[in-house]
Amino acid sequence: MVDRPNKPTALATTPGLPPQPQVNFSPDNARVSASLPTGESVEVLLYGATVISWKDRAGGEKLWLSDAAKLDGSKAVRGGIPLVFPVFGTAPDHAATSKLPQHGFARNSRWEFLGKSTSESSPSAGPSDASVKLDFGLSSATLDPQAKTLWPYGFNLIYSVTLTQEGLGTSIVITNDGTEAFEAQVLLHTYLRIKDITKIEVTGLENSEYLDKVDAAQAKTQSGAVTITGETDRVYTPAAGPSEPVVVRESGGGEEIFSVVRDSLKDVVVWNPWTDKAAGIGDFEPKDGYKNMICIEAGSVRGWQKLEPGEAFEGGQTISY
Ligand SMILES: O=P(O)(O)OC[C@H]1O[C@@H](O)[C@H](O)[C@@H](O)[C@@H]1O
Repeated sequence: MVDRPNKPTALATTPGLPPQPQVNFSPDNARVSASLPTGESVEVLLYGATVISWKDRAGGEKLWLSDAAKLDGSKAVRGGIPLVFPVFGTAPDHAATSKLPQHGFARNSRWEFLGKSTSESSPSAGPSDASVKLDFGLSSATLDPQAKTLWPYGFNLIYSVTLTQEGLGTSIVITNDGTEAFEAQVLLHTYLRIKDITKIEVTGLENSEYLDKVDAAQAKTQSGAVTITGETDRVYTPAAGPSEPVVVRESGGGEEIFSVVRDSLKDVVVWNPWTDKAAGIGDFEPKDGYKNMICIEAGSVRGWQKLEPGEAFEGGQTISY
């Protein structure tokens, strides 16, 4: 049954228990938000199941969202965490996905809220162990008919967004519940908010092979930390493997700002549009906003994940700070 609370969940005030996580729907049912008793919060738009806000306990926003982002379901959201499925970019040579728009249909589809699960504060541990998980679903049964004609496979997606005091987890289970095999790519297109792009570096990608999309998709090898000094659009397959964190940190091996640990997602896209590209993206505002964001996108986008009928693939990321 779809759990759609319009008011804070009841346990928030149960006598004898410390305050509990809360889950709320916006009055128009377009978004769901959750918060922990310690103050951390997350907000997800049902359109695209796009995480549009993630705040720490002091109310500090961790994600970059364009001032011109459309949040009314007319366009994929510019910022937050749009979900890319079943194709990364466009794939003119891959017949099954060649008709789909850039980055597929998941970020342009209205998802269903499937429910929440909370790990509640205990009287002994206080609020420190509280967490909340929100689940969203999209399937061939609920997909818009037009998208269905472009990609006519039987599928089921369950996307989970988990808020803890340590960070944010987003994970997806892709199931082939049709009668024909399909091939898909998936990517968590995360726009991380930073103070100054010229004062950060990304570690964890040393010695990794990458495709440089701003240099004719040439294959290159990363030497040292990644610094951003111009338009950057790279698809890394980290040599260290998914469980080794990719870290955004202060330049020169300084303090960690974000750490991204992946689960079964072998690739990482690093994207920053810099000046000219940002100027040409209509919904990218302010135009110098590229200084305050870096996309670290965990995914499986080089090659294809093939799923036979009945098979499932699960992948995700945990971002901590
Ligand atoms: O403008 P979009 O469709 O949201 O894509 C933004 C960027 O997304 C990145 O994942 C791609 O590597 C870039 O090539 C692309 O420009």
